[in-house]
Amino acid sequence: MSPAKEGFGMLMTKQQFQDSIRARKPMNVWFLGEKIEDVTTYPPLAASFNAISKIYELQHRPDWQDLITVPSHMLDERVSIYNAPLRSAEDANRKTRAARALAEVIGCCTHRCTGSEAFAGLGPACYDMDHDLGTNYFERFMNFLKYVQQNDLTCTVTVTDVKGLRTAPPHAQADRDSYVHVDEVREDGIVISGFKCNQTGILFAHEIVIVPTTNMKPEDKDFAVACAVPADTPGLTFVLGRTPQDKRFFEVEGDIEGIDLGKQYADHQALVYFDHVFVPNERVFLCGETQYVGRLLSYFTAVHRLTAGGCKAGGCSALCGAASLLADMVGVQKAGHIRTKLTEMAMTAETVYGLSIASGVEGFQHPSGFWIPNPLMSHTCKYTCTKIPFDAVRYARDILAGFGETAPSELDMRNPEVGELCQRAFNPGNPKYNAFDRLRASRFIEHMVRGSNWTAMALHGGGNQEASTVMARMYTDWEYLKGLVKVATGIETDAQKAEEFIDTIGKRQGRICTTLDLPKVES
Ligand SMILES: Cc1cc2nc3c(=O)[nH]c(=O)nc-3n(C[C@H](O)[C@H](O)[C@H](O)COP(=O)(O)OP(=O)(O)OC[C@H]3O[C@@H](n4cnc5c(N)ncnc54)[C@H](O)[C@@H]3O)c2cc1C
Repeated sequence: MSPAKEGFGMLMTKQQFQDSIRARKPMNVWFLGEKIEDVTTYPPLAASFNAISKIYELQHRPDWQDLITVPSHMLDERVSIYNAPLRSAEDANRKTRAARALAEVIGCCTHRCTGSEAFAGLGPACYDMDHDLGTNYFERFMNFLKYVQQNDLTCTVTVTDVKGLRTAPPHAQADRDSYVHVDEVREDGIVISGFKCNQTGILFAHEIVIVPTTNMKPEDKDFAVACAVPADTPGLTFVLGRTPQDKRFFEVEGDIEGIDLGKQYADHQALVYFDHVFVPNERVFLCGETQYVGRLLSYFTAVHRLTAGGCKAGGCSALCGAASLLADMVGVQKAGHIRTKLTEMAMTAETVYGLSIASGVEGFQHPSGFWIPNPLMSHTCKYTCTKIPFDAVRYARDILAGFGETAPSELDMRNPEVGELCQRAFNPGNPKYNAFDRLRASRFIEHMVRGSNWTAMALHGGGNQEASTVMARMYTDWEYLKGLVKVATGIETDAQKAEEFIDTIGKRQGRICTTLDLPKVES
């Protein structure tokens, strides 16, 4: 991977990014029973390629530069925020604002975010292992990160294993490939195999960063592995996941302006199989240290679930905008219940945005220099993202109305025989807009709520409701909560203890999170 970057510092332009993707080795990618020869020209992937290309384009615009690029703390250059560790509350807040702003432009995953969250988990976890075990993972990891920054690469995090029977741990699965695992440890590296699923943006990534999906016991040693492999490494098979509207891309033959697609940007998810893939030692960041997997996941999810609030806020803003536009078109914008619904949609965006910002502000600095968001707040943020955007979706569909949900296709609207009929029927009656405007806004909502994986992302991406709840339960200081009431009601009979407790409340500054220190390592 050596994109020509002369004249652009470390940051690739859109063209350089696209060239770098075209320059990858041939990959084994499948969809609808056929092998995809070129992912960059394949119609169902066009909107996804466009989305990530847009991010590379925006990083060169002066008005975006301070939002999505930062000075590297390792190199004397600006780098993408997605390749720079969070080192302060300000960095964390920038990530939230960038996630929201980019979601307002593209209305889908940025494709670059998850890699940065893998880095957010790996940096401190590698540091902890070196500190406790005398390994040299942190230096390896930082060298890899430097390489990523120097080449302005896109990395995706590959967390979710297919998992098989949920009640059985990795080592007890009938199919060992249900979790990615180490087949062989060699002097110069390791060999890994197994499945990962739901991988967003992976087909346009330069690097795949693999981390375990769940906490592990010593018997799961072979499954405790974190490492990075180039996406075009031999031995990888990808199968693109379906979306309800994927066949529409063939109708418009890759014309991503096609009205029936709803918008020009989308993301994709794929299943990936690693078949005895060799990973050299310098790219291995955890191998067998099962007791550090939980800690790695704690650091990772604290940042990943902060981002969810930023990008869901952006999506909700866009959805609210589309519903508002449609209300204007058909003349119901002043109806009391419509205004209430639209306002609630706007407040939904602010709620998840606010939680995301707050978890960055109330974070803490890890000794490695990485900034860890307040975990209780960031899990609360993701939990909220699994719920309230669905009210926004319901309101948008309410305002979209039945004819919006069942609108004719663009092809029928333009057909010489029935086009005029369809256009008359779909005309909103407002002289400022025509039937095609209404179709565009309607398809936008359709794309967000049932054409793409946007709602699936809100529900599952970054962990489902229960995953966030489990972590939030872990980080809630239950003894502290009970102590408040013991002191307030006199159940605590020792007056001195009660006064001391009141002083601890002042020190906590309103937090109920158990920890400003590090998650405990299981012995
Ligand atoms: C659109 C989309 C994009 C995504 N992008 C990515 C990505 O880029 N990278 C990535 O790595 N992953 C990605 N994911 C995966 C996502 O992180 C997972 O879907 C999520 O973590 C939940 O895992 P799961 O889907 O396997 O569900 P499961 O963990 O199997 O959960 C299914 C249900 O069973 C329950 N359950 C599971 N196990 C138990 C148990 N032992 N006891 C009781 N209840 C249980 C859960 O609470 C849940 O209700 C994406 C997912 C989606 C839908």
